[in-house]
Amino acid sequence: MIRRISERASCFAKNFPILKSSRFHGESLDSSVSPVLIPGVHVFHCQDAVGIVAKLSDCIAAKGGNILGYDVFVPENNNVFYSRSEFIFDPVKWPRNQVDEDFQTIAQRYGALNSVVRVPSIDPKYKIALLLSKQDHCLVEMLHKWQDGKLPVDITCVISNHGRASNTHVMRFLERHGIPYHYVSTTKENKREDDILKLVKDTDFLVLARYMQILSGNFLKGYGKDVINIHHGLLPSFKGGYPAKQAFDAGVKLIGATSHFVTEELDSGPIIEQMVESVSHRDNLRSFVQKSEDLEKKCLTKAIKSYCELRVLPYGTNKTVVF
Ligand SMILES: Nc1nc2c(c(=O)[nH]1)N[C@@H](CN(C=O)c1ccc(C(=O)N[C@@H](CCC(=O)O)C(=O)O)cc1)CN2
Repeated sequence: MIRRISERASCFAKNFPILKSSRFHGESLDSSVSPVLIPGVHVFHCQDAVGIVAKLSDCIAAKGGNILGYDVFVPENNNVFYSRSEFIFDPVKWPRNQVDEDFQTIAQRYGALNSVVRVPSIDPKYKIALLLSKQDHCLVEMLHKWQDGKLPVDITCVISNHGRASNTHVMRFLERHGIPYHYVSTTKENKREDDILKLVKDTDFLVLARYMQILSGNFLKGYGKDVINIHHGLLPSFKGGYPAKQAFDAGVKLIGATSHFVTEELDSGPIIEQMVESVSHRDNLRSFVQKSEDLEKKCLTKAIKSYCELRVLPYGTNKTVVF
């Protein structure tokens, strides 16, 4: 589905400051008039070799594209190459499917482990489902950022193992925006994972916004796509439940929140984003919890935005590259 290029691209430019200065003309796609230049992103991961950057940048330049930003990471003592480029191009000169084909040719030449292109003004937004339990401060933050256009996703549904009264702010917001809320009650014996899998089968990734049920390996395998969690603690410290209390009891001077990919082992997946704040002897458990909650909702939305902007790449067995 191609929505108005000017509308979608200006939204994209808002989320990509580097593109604000791009020469963007909001007229029609007719190239006899001034060409419409739209933003694209490409990420690449392969074994390191000489000349990769030249090949990738030439691929863009050869079709009249203009690179506005380019990040490269080649770790020491590890023969791998990561890059992320932001560019603008004329989709009349360089049709969307040809962009994929041209980068795929280079990916095949280098045996790339990852090569993904995203053109937000053309490609469908990522479809996500949000899972939460009782607390909804993370959900509320995500809904507000989404409403402000700062989270380029389509929220297909919200799933919770807790019911919510229909006259609450969250429920009225969801109803106003046509986002279904599914109350899927769970017990220790029955986590209702098959029901959840049915509800999320058409999503691109899942977000656990304070979902207090541990997902089984079968669920993660059955879903087969990324699941992103927010932990209101500074992992790897204080895994599991009540991390703010764990931190308070430990007398820490820094508290934090961690957004990470969900793996079968609890709170042990590759970390995407962390945020911290100082605490002192003047703090009590209530202020620890409040500060943690403020951090976690910001940490989660930043992690989701980075993920949607193709800034997050798997690195090694349990790390990430975040451009
Ligand atoms: N497979 C995974 N599932 C989940 C992860 C994960 O990393 N891997 N993260 C959690 C979220 N979480 C911390 O961020 C967390 C969730 C649940 C618990 C916990 O002890 N749950 C109890 C039940 C608590 C309740 O019902 O209120 C339990 O399952 O026995 C600790 C940490 C989401 N899932």
